[in-house]
Amino acid sequence: MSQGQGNLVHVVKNRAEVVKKLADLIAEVSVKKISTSGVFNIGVSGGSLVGFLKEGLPKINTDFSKWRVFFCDERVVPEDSPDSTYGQYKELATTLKLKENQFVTIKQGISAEEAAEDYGRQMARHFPEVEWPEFDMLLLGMGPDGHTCSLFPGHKLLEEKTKWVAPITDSPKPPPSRVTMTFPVINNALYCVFAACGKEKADMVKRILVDKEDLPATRVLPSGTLVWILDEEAGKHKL
Ligand SMILES: O=C(O)[C@H](O)[C@@H](O)[C@H](O)[C@H](O)COP(=O)(O)O
Repeated sequence: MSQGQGNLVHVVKNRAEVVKKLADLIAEVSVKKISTSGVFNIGVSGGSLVGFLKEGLPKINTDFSKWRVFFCDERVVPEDSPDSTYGQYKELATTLKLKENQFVTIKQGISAEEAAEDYGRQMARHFPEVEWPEFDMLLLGMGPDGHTCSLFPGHKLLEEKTKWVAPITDSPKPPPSRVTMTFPVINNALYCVFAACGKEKADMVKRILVDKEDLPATRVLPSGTLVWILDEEAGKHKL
């Protein structure tokens, strides 16, 4: 495990250990935060992270009833669509006994632009009178092109400096219409945590963590703590 300026990179043996390391970190941070403030504000992503959490979260001890779950990004599709990230979390919500009102979800049946504005207003109701919301933890994925959330390489959204949540309608990763947290929000979090497995991620992980290439995931440098949890295949380039 190497430590940057408060950045932690854990390379563990395999996927099962990634799941456990991620779950243990979430347990530690959530228990501490709930003990001090009575609520744990977490942002989740889609993709392989959903599977990691489905395996890991049912095994941890934390008061899930005190969790408030936001989406780092969400696809602008009906909740019952297989493309809906919230839809992918519903099964886990049942397992963890998370109530529907513990999720802050995007409004249905409106455009990406309207959904982004509405989501920003919803967020502001949970984080009143602040310039930027301070999430306790954001769980992020890293795409094969180095994207994270729905912030893609070369996209103008990478430069968004005022909106909390922005729309995208030309996502190179289908579906095209999404809403996404912006970097000022992401980088204001107390913890940003990436979890990635598999050899297909190794080169991109190297470009981000070793070469420090200017890619969306490289721009995740929270004022809090940045944690990468990788299996040996994804972290094989001597991090
Ligand atoms: O909804 C989404 O598409 C995700 O939020 C996206 O940002 C994901 O985290 C990455 O694409 C990594 O996905 P994998 O972990 O499945 O490669």
